[in-house]
Amino acid sequence: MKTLGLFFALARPFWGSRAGWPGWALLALALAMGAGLVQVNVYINEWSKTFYDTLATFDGNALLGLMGQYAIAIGVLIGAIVAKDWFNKALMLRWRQHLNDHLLERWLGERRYYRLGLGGEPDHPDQRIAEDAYLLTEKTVGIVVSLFINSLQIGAFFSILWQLSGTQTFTIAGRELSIDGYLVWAAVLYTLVGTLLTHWLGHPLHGLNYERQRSEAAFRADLLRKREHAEQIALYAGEDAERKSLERRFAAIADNWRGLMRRELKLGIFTAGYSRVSNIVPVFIALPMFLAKTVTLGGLMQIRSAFTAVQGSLSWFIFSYRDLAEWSATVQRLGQFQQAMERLQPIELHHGETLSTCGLDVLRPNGEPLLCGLAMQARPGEWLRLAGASGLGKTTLLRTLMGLWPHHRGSWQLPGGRSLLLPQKPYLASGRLDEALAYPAAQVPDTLQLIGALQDVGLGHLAAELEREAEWSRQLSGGEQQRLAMARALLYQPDTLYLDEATNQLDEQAACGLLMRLRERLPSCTLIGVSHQPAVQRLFERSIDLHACGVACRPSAQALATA
Ligand SMILES: Nc1ncnc2c1ncn2[C@@H]1O[C@H](COP(=O)(O)OP(=O)(O)OP(=O)(O)O)[C@@H](O)[C@H]1O
Repeated sequence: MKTLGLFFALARPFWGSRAGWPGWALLALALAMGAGLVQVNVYINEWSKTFYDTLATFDGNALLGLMGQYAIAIGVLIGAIVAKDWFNKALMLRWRQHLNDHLLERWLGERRYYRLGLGGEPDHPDQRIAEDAYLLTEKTVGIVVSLFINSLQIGAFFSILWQLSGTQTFTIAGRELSIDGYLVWAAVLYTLVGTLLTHWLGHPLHGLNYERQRSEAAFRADLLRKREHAEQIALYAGEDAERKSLERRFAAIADNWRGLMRRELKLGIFTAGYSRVSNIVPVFIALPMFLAKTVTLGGLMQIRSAFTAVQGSLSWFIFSYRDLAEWSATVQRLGQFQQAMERLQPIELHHGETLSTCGLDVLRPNGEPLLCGLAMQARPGEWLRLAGASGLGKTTLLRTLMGLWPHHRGSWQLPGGRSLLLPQKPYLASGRLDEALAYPAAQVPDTLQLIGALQDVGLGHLAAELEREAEWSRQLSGGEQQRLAMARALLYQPDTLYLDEATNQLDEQAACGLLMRLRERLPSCTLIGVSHQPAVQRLFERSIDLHACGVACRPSAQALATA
């Protein structure tokens, strides 16, 4: 029930909106093809009776005609199967596109991609968006369409089998017993026993599949991290440690795989045996009727194919068990992801004329205070430095002001207009240099502006490379990357700029040169900065020493200090 609730919450945005209309149309077409398939199967069932009865009469011409009819029926069957698969895939694509947009919008909105990571839950959003969304759409469409076809098939062949059964009389312990439609009851009973056994053997597959998706994602993410930090790892010559961590991750995959193999072996032995035995069981069940000469050989063959159709459709659950287990694990992973995103409260940032805080406390995730009772104000256009020892909480304070850090008390107000924060390690996506320069703006300014900004920050030699695609975070030195980040600020022209040790990879002279250029180009920009470089510190008009706020959180330390 919980899985179904999660599933509906995931499906509603597409199926319950206008965007879902073409999806409904494609689903209707896929189901119509499925209905056509059942129709052809019913036709072939009737055909088989005529064919085997004609076989018994040795009428070659009639047999030839029947073979022609069979060829046409098979042609229609192939057409229906191919069209059904096509509509299924087109539907999957539409739904996946919508689900992808929906998940990305949620994940990127309200900075959830960052805030979710702070809580440590849920794991591997990348895998949930990429693979689980794909599996959800593929499995759901496959399961719904096959369930529909099998239900229709049960309806169609039930009545055929019921008619073929007639009323059978059995003598049990000297008493006569008449049963209507006994072949139908036999099919139901046979399948019920099979279904219960399948569930008993296969139910641990749900947990194993959930774990498989998790461990595969962890392994992939670990590999990706190695690639991202290849240079640092190579400089440390950390291959042994890396191999160990990858081996550990892979061992989890192998363990899980062995569990899946064992479980699927048990299930496989049963389902393979069940499907083989199912071919002959109807003949055994209908044998008394054949021996009593109440059905012909053609009738026996028709019973066999109708029984197989009913039992096969009733066994849908047995043969779809693996898919259902994978589907429910996928629904759970995506559902949890969606719920975790919904649980995050929207960020409410208050804007005013100036940046100011009022009795602001910044806490660690465990609730322990880092900075207490911070009251500060920055005048428009002012250069204000946040001073304090390493580890005091300067970066965390900036995160709090930006609305990224949920652990705080008190209030603050941000200045209106555009703002930009340059961290000590700039983010450089791989791609074209001009796009990296324009970031976070999605629109790239004209080339002259880009070249001007590059020259301003001392990267004029890169002007010819603006259109080149590269992994810039590997090709540029730490200092060059910080220069590039400054060029971004010049292009973005923020009203408020936050610098979190944004020049610490440069020598002091170069750092001061860059900041002077910034003041020249953005004279009215308010600058809130953190820097441990004395020469850079002197460029700020005013400093706020956060040390006192740190001490205020530790009354005993304060008491000691005053003693
Ligand atoms: N995501 C996090 N989870 C738990 N603790 C954190 C997290 N981020 C920061 N901290 C802790 O908060 C404290 C303050 O860190 P912060 O980075 O804000 O210090 P800082 O003053 O900017 O230091 P530095 O000058 O060295 O950059 C540190 O003890 C750090 O371990």
